[in-house]
Amino acid sequence: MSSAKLILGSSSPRRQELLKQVHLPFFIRKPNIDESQVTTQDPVEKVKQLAIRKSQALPLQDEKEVILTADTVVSYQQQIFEKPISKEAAFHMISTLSGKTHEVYTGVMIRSTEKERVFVERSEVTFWPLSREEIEWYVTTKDPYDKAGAYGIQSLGAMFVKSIRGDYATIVGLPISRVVRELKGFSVLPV
Ligand SMILES: Cc1cn([C@H]2C[C@H](O)[C@@H](COP(=O)(O)OP(=O)(O)OP(=O)(O)O)O2)c(=O)[nH]c1=O
Repeated sequence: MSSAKLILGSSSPRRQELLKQVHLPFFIRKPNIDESQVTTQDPVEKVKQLAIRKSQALPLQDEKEVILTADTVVSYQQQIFEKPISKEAAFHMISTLSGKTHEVYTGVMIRSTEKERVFVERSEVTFWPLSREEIEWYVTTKDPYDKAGAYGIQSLGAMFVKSIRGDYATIVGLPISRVVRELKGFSVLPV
């Protein structure tokens, strides 16, 4: 029996869904950080540093707590795409990714009073070649704006995806199978 208490340090509804999917009970605490302070252009470093900062923004309240935080970015040819700040930015991101293969990186930090783990998972996504009209229409929907790379593979953006390589959940924002395995080391188990 686990006496550990899992805290998801995230406001992402997708991360909550993925934990529910594997029957991990959790509480939510939302980190408030200034993401612009992490300026590295290396996607692995970026998601690692952001997951760490989100974790550090949430103090551990007792020795039973285990805090889980994550960050996701899209990367294509030395460019990092986070959440688009405008319709134009979303249009630019999807146009750049059209017909090409890009990477999605999710960094994760798990932390208790006793120990911590930080790791990064990577998946590849190939988009079909998209028409200008298709992209113009997509950016008028709500789908792109709260998601790295301006698309949701689990929502409307699914229609752009020709193939993926790696864990689907890494693209959605939390590599859940790896997370389950790592959480065992913190005595957090599915119930
Ligand atoms: C590529 C891709 C990203 N995303 C999402 C996952 C993340 O929620 C989001 C990237 O932003 P993040 O900054 O990683 O996370 P967040 O701001 O949504 O939540 P928090 O910092 O509170 O944990 O993009 C999808 O939902 N589907 C996709 O296909």
